[in-house]
Amino acid sequence: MTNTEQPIKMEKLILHQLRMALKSPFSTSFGTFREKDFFIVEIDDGEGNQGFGESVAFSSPWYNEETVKTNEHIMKDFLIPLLFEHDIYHPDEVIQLFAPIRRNQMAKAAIEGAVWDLYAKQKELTLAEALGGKKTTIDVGISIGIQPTVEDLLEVIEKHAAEGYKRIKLKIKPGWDVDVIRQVRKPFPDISLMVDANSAYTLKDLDHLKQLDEFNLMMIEQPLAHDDIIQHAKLQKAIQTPICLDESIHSYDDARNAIELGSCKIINIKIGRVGGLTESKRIHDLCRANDIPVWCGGMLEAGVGRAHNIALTTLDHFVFPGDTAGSSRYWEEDIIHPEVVVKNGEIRVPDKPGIGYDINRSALGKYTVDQHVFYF
Ligand SMILES: O=C(O)CCC(=O)C1=CC=C[C@@H](O)[C@@H]1C(=O)O
Ligand SMILES: [Mg+2]
Repeated sequence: MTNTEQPIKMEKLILHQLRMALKSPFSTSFGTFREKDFFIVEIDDGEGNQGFGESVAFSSPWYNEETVKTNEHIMKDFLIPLLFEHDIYHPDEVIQLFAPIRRNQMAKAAIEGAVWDLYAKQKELTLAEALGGKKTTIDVGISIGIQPTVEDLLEVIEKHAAEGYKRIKLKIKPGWDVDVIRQVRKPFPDISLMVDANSAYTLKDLDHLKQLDEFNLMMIEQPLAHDDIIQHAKLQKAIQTPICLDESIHSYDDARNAIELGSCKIINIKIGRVGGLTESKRIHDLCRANDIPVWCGGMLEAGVGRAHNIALTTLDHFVFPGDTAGSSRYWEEDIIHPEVVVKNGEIRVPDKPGIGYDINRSALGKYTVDQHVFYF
């Protein structure tokens, strides 16, 4: 940093708490969600620029230990005061500033994302350019939840394959796995197919999971415990299908350890899970150096989080389609304009500064259930 550089100007931070109804219910081991509560972080520099970030924490701690309420506490009582007390010259400094606060990656990522967006806008760069991404379009896939019947599942796959999504991701769990995938492969022998187990299995299921090797799957995502890399290394040695880690990878160090142990052959990078864009980029670079392909996972984001995912996916080693489907798959009306649109399985990367999408202020207002304003 040259001493003539000025710190990133920040005047006001607004925590917008939103509740948006999901177009289709999202079923997980914790139950079925029909709406999403989350925070949008807005940082205004007082000179006409606003940067936006989105927290991806759910309202219950089923995916990881964070929730909307823990996010509110950690952002208000620790992270925002830290940000106010220090000059930041580049967004890469934010994760270092937040290091004394243990974990709480999604809370950190929401604020760091707003700083990255504001910085890019102040520099008149797209967020993709600010991150070093070069792609002008990105390939995307779609994640399909567990359906009531196999017939329903086949219909949903047919619909989305016809829309041109470059990869289909199916959820599996004991009792809904090998037989279901066998029935899917009959009418769809050649589609790019992967499964996400969300930690539903243990090593005792090794022989059962080996049966998935017959289906030419791109990967099995997170078959074992959400915080494990040792058992995954044993499983990866025993099966052909590449294991992709999601929940197990909370940081660059987790990724380095998983690679060294051979716990996976692919990593799903989620900005919120790893603490922000800077850490996501570090993990991307580590995986590229070790020939471990990466892709960008989804957390049912609204448009701000979706825009951040698009910008990150422009980095060259994001070689597999991610879970960044279009806005209309999730929301009646998104909080950005234009909405994210997928055409033939591709998204055109916006060329406006920052996240590249405008905030739809009337939609933001419509979904806002609470708001907190902080002045630097
Ligand atoms: O955002 C999307 O469309 C993908 C959502 C999705 O597949 C997931 C979100 C959160 C937890 C999981 O259920 C799953 C995942 O692990 O990737
Ligand atoms: Mg996953």
